[in-house]
Amino acid sequence: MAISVEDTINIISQLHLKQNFEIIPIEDALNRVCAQNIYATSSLPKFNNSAMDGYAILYENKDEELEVIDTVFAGDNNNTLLKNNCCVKIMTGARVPNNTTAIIPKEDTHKLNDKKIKIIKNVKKFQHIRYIGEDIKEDELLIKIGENINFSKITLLSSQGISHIKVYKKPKIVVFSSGEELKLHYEKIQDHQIYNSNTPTLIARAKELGCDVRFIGQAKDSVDAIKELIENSLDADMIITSGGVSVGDADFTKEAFNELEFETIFDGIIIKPGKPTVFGKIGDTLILNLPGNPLASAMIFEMFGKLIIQKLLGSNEIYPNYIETNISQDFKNKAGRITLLPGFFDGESFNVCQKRSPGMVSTLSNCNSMIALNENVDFLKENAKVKVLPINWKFFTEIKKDFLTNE
Ligand SMILES: Nc1nc2c(c(=O)[nH]1)N[C@H]1C(S)=C(S)[C@@H](COP(=O)(O)OP(=O)(O)OC[C@H]3O[C@@H](n4cnc5c(N)ncnc54)[C@H](O)[C@@H]3O)O[C@H]1N2
Ligand code: MOO
Repeated sequence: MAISVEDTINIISQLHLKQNFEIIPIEDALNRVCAQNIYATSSLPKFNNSAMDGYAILYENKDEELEVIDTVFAGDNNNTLLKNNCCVKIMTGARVPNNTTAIIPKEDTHKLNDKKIKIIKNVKKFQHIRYIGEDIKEDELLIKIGENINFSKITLLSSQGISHIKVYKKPKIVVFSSGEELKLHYEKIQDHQIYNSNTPTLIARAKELGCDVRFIGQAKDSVDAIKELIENSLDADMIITSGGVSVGDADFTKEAFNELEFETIFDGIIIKPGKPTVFGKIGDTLILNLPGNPLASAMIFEMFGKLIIQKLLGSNEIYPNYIETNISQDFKNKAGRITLLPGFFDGESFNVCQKRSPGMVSTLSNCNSMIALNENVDFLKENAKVKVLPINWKFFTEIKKDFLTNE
């Protein structure tokens, strides 16, 4: 029996999955999920240092003529201390003499002779000193188990001299479709046949999301042919199929799975499109049977398949997040089931895509997000509030926009 969207999300979020790990160099860790808590090995800055090229002084000497007694460069291991009415010439990043109470930028001084300077601007106590630990404190938690390693985590790791980390293994995913009418894009087709666009789509998306994806061809519409593909894939963490889940005479996918001790987790989701989605497992391999209709399969994958993958990746971010905005036009909806609507969020409002029948293939290439309307919504007035679920974000546009915040 079909279950609610709420139950679907709860079931997925509560899946207990075996999580294997490996230790890899940080250069290879981009887009992987961290499998250990990582703590700072040392404070940053490691020592008080100068934020400017200039002079280290004692604040109380700011109005005096100062004698330059030493020069310190970044990387010098210098222990000079400041004396009364003296200063030390210092470069950005260099360790400041221990008793320094202000740094004076070079341009705020006047050179009296080779050995003497005078400060010509106001000075604030402790200005331009970068203090030990103000960025990172030794032993501070830097990266938590379940966090994604992106470029900014690479910053943290490399700044700490951490060369290797423990990450979860990439989930192994197998994708195939069934349907006698389908041929793969590199095959010749006849007039009564169509190209299988779901398999390459799902392979691409699962790869984008950080999975190790295997292509094993395509099943003919016979129980035995589908069984062969399934049996060949039971070492994977998840098998994703599309098509053959409905009630048609040639829908053998369900039958094939059932002959292989398929345990149903749910059979149908009360949602539009994509109701005939089946989820289950054979042993430890999860099985997601998506509907054949291309848009339905892609949207269900975006809504729920992605959550399953977040779980398989070991991520601690497993719930959909949204951006609130307004709908750009009045919108009429057939109430009854939660409805997924693909569209385009242009940064100011959400525009529902007009071409969006479940069987279409072109829709998502013109979309960057979707909204989910509750089952009782039959009308949304222009400017009504909506919650946008991003599909794929690099948030750029073809039109140059003014992105500056004023006031
Ligand atoms: N009598 C009923 N008929 C249908 C129902 C229903 O409830 N009662 N549900 C409809 C809905 S909704 C959907 S969704 C589809 C689901 O059908 P299947 O998952 O069994 O998919 P197929 O019948 O195999 O194919 C549907 C459609 O999609 C095309 N397709 C399939 N696989 C691919 C692929 N890999 N790449 C591109 N296109 C694909 C296929 O040619 C069909 O046009 O059932 C409805 N019918
Ligand atoms: O629900 Mo079907 O999944 O509309 O195309």
